Amino acid sequence: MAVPRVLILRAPGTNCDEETAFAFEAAGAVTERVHVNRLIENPKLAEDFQVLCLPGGFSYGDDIAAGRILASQLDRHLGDMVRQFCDQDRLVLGICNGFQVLMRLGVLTSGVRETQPATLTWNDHGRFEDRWVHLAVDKTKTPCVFLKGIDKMYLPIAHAEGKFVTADAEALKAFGDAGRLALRYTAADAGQASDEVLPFPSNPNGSEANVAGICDATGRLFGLMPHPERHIDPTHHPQWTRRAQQPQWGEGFAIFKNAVDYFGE
Ligand SMILES: NC(=O)CC[C@H](N)C(=O)O
Repeated sequence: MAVPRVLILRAPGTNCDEETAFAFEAAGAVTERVHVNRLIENPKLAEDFQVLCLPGGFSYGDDIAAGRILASQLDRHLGDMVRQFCDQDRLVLGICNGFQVLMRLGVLTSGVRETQPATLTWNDHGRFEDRWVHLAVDKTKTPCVFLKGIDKMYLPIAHAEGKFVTADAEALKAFGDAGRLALRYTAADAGQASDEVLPFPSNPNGSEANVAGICDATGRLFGLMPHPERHIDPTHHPQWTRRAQQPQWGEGFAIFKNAVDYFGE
């Protein structure tokens, strides 16, 4: 099986790059954490990689809006590199702040309309929310490579600007019809994605259609607000000491394994 090489992009304020590298390596990938300035000096560095991952954190201190400055850096200096990952048969994953960057870049929302159809904005309650949430995959129709075979997950969130909003109902429907609203917040153990907005705390930020993560039309580009790299070991689970038996992996692991397996198919 081909072993994919994962470029984990760092910027000032990134704080989840080591955990994300650990998760990909546990799943069988080779990783390198590369600072955005190194790539700007030499964009050819990216040619060796099959997966681009933007990890979580507070890139550039969330100034202007979370992910805005790193997205501008990528757009202004590394547009060709981003396009290569998006257009070729490679994968792109954005986790939390990385998801925010991908949304600002517009790569996850392309194909819906000319003007920006969706964004991530401040949580409804206006505060940083740091806790575990229940999630369900919109299984019937999503093309998302990263969510293959996953029904539901229990993962931590830690964000202030995670509310998914669309320009209008038509845009929301276009994403939904294509299965691009791939990952949703649910009530405890509901196990099923629902479009009807759930109240807090099931939906932690007020996202339309309870959206926690979306993918592009091909399913190769995916962004999510929860942190799968923070649930790799079963002992990451808040109740692990009360379980009679431990599973082999935490519930976020399958996302990284799916990315690695994609290159073995
Ligand atoms: N954990 C993260 O990546 C946080 C993202 C961003 N800094 C926010 O608060 O919304």
